Amino acid sequence: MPDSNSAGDAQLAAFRRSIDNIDAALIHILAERFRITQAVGEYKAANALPPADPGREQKQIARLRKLAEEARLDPEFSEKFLRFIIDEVIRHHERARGG
Ligand SMILES: O=C(O)C(=O)C[C@]1(C(=O)O)C=C[C@@H](O)C=C1
Repeated sequence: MPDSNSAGDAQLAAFRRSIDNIDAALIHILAERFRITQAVGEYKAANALPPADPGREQKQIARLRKLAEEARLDPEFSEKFLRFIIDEVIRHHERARGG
């Protein structure tokens, strides 16, 4: 029977160490993605390209949904997560072009 005292629960502490590592990796990956999209935003602003590209987004979402299914991750959640990130990127792109 596992120790129900959370302060002394070694199993829960081990799970949480793994969660902490995964969360740190997510932050680093997101930071890297936003570094790249910042460069994309500057490129689009300099070349009078529109901030959003709905065709590209559709392809990304379809690809991600398929990957999610293969990884047994909820595709609806995956789409919402990507949508949330892309919407933020579009806001950054609009700011980069002075909008
Ligand atoms: O690929 C682009 O054109 C981007 O600006 C990047 C990105 C994304 O974050 O993935 C953001 C906005 C576009 O609508 C499509 C994709």
